[in-house]
Amino acid sequence: MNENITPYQVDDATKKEQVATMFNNISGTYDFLNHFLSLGIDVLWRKKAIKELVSIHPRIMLDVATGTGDFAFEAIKKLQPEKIIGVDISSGMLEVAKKKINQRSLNEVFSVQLGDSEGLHFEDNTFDAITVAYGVRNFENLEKGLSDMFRVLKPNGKIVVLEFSKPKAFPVKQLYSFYFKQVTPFFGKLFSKDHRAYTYLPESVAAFPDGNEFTSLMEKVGFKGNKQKILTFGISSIYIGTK
Ligand SMILES: C[S@@+](CC[C@H](N)C(=O)[O-])C[C@H]1O[C@@H](n2cnc3c(N)ncnc32)[C@H](O)[C@@H]1O
Repeated sequence: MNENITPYQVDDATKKEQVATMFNNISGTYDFLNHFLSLGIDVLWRKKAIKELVSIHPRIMLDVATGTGDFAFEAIKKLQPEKIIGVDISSGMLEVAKKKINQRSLNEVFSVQLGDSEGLHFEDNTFDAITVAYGVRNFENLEKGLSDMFRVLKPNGKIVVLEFSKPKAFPVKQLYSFYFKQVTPFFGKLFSKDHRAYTYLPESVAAFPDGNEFTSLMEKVGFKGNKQKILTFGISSIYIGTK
């Protein structure tokens, strides 16, 4: 089960506490390792996912699990919303996001705050669009997280989730497995301050209910017209739904 896969496998802290600690530990090297380990493809995946929102011209947006803000920055560039709020449980990741917001003079448009996807501090029906990139896999309670995002989305609003998925076809499946289980943890350990973070990564992807399982969960909490779009042989997927 997804919620049983935790970064440090200790009993005295919840998955949420462990995930927040892990991202606090790796916040300084997160952006570098993201681009390095994905060979820069993560930038293209983010662009493709944000494009899904072009047709609805969202004005007020929420970026859940915003981390260092890269998904929100892409949304600002492509969609020019009036306002985008980023929430995350890791203060360390948000500190990096704040620096980037200042450097890009985007304080008027983009603000970040500590917040948990499973108990968002917003009124019902607040946002035109909600985005989450590589966040849902880390939620302690995935259904609760999806359901609270559904609550704060406006009727007819759209959610776009970008997440790793599991390639199924030979030889991508085998190559990916080797890269993700051997290469990623090696460089992760070398460059980040947390030796578990990049071992937890493949474990959490393996345990995550991707594909139809995920769209079924979206449907269960109320999202309509749910679709999966597969990226790069299924290494990542975009999930889209409306309220
Ligand atoms: C892999 S990072 C993704 C960051 C960013 N969205 C990106 O695309 O680079 C995952 C983020 O999810 C956050 N996170 C995990 N569980 C969360 C929750 N329940 N509520 C809010 N953020 C959460 C973590 O703190 C971390 O910053």
